[in-house]
Amino acid sequence: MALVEIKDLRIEYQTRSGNLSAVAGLNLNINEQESLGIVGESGCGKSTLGTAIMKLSPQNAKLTGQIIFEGKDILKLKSEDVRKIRGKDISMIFQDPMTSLNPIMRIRDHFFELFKVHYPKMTKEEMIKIASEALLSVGVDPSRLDNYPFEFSGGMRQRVMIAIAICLKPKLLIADEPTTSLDVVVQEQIMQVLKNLKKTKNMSIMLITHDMGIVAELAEKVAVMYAGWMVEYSTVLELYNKPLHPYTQLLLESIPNVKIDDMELKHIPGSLPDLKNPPKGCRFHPRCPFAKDICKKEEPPTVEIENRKVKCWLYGDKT
Ligand SMILES: Nc1ncnc2c1ncn2[C@@H]1O[C@H](COP(=O)(O)OP(=O)(O)OP(=O)(O)O)[C@@H](O)[C@H]1O
Repeated sequence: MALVEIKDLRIEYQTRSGNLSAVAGLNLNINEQESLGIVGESGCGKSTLGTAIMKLSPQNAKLTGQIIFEGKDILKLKSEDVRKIRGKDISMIFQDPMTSLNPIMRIRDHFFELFKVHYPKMTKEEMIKIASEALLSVGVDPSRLDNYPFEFSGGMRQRVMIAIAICLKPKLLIADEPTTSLDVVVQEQIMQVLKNLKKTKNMSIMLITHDMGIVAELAEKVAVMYAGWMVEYSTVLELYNKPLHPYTQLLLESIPNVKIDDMELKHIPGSLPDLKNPPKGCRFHPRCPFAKDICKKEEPPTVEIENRKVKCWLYGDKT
């Protein structure tokens, strides 16, 4: 069953030099207890989507469409109603935990602040119990509740962030590039933490990343974004076995091969279009090896093929 239903979501950033179309007509469901990877190059709109679900979009963002969570349209909720959901039913972790942790607050106070918002009557003992359990579940000793963020390494800080995000048992955890700022060994440890949580807690995870390898490790479903569009949606297995969209095919080719003689990262030729003035027709056509005439003129339809979705004229009717 769908936990979140995103319907025709459009997000434009108003800037001095014009409006930037960061998300352009997105339709997507996040199912209960399912992990969904959102992948695509930097600038394709992944974080814009994540912050919109949290209703944390910047002031210059103009949003239309619907983000329905448990029957309510988040975009229409008053801020006091959003506060009741944020941090409790929907939580988010970010690439750099230092930006989300207050450097002059002990770790326990980060937890306590959250508890006071959602459970004003909770006793101190209960608060410590829940915070300790959350820390333990991500492999941090509860004795560290008294420490300040700077007393932790990057990987440990990310664990603490995850503990704060999951301590009130959210139904949806949005993880925005949770391992990008960490070195490879610590990245793998954080992936293990997330995998563990996925097994033990009944929550959905929306994993935002530019790394297809990370998606393969954690997610069951994947949505590929390009220039504000969702160009492909499928199970991870099917996507890896048979990518449909030319952009996905190129993204998969960009994963470094484990064979020693083929370690070089392949680059997708060209760059993301200017989202203030996106190309006419298909937004990917200037980089697409299969672009035909129609691709330069008309927006491709989103075609459903056996529970998968692909937004490409190769699968549409017109030739
Ligand atoms: N507050 C803002 N004002 C104007 N433009 C913005 C703002 N925030 C993001 N953008 C632009 O919106 C587009 C989508 O950005 P977004 O951060 O969502 O992409 P992303 O796929 O998450 O990239 P990254 O992986 O680099 O975070 C980019 O062109 C970005 O420059």
